[in-house]
Amino acid sequence: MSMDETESALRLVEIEGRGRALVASQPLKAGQIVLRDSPIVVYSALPLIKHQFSASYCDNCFRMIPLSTNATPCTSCSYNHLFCSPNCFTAAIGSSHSPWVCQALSRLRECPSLISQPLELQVQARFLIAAYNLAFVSPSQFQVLVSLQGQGSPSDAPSAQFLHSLISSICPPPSLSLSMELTAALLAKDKLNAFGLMGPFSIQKDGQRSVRAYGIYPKASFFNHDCLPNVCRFDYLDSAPDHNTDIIVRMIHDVPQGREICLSYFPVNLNYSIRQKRLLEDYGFTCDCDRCKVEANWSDNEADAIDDNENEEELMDEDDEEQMAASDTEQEAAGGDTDFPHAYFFLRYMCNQENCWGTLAPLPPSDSSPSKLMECNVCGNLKNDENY
Ligand SMILES: C[S@@+](CC[C@H](N)C(=O)[O-])C[C@H]1O[C@@H](n2cnc3c(N)ncnc32)[C@H](O)[C@@H]1O
Repeated sequence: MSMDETESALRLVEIEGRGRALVASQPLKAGQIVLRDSPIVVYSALPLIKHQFSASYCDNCFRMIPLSTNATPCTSCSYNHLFCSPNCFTAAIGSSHSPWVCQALSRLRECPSLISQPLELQVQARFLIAAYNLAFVSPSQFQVLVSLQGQGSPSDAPSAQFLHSLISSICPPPSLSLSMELTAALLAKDKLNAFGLMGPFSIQKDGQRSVRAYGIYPKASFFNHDCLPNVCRFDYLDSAPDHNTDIIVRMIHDVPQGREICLSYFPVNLNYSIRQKRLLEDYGFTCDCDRCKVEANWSDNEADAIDDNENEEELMDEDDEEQMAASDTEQEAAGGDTDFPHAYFFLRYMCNQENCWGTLAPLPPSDSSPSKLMECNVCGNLKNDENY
């Protein structure tokens, strides 16, 4: 298997017990961009009916639309989906906001049995509309979506059944024969592979960043999880001049050729039992990474002392030789505790901004010299790497 040429840093392989995985096809450097990926589908994370005072986002690219800006409303729906520019509206009509999407969302909004449901189910309905739409606006990308990991499971069957009956009866997609199995499989693929695209970080809101939209990325979907990852991903929803829904994956530290490249599926500060529970319930596997092997032997008190916070976000990977294998002095600075070999990782790569829990990766190296500036993938702060 191979990724295309632009992603020559990574190679797609099959690893027993882990499925498809991405490994370094050459030695990789801290800060190096190893993947830029564009979504095959992006959909809103908001309730179907907007709260009166909620901020406005473009219904195509999800940039914030400032109050002072003249947004472009959709001309064919009574709900007035908004777009940040006439160009974005034109692009959306041929893709994410096709006439069928426009009509289907309007019908779902008029459906009390859905509108009264929790946000999660309403967002799943939005995903299904976006996914079925993909089947006729881009059949090849729909096939890519179908090829991603995820099969329906009995615990998710009731919501799949509810949404399947609703959509089949009030807004059946044109030219696609719907089946309950397809609906359940699509929902499972969304659960395992969707990345949250976040609004800006705010200390005032206890560091919570609200998810503005979800995206499914065909290549980034091959990253497996590690509780101390070696890459983290960045998105620049409001600030990127174009392709603003792309994600960028950068190395946290150097790794040798052949090493598996892993993201963390949530913030690194979560404790062992919470991580294990989430990985089993949401992703269907038992994590036996090096960090979990160490923490499995801790008492509850030790685990709580390391992290008492359950915020959601994103982590990073470790590896014994490099980052853990910092100098003795660095290890001592991190506590010098052999029961806590990943202390160095937290000290160097976890953001120290209050309530942030983001992960730091250096900016891309220039002229092959490493950058001294570390960027947080949650709050966006830049800080000098004190190891220089
Ligand atoms: C986003 S996909 C990653 C790519 C996936 N391995 C594949 O074959 O397409 C997430 C799924 O990968 C598998 N996975 C991810 N990290 C893993 C790990 N550390 N150990 C075992 N399986 C893992 C789980 O099945 C999980 O639900």
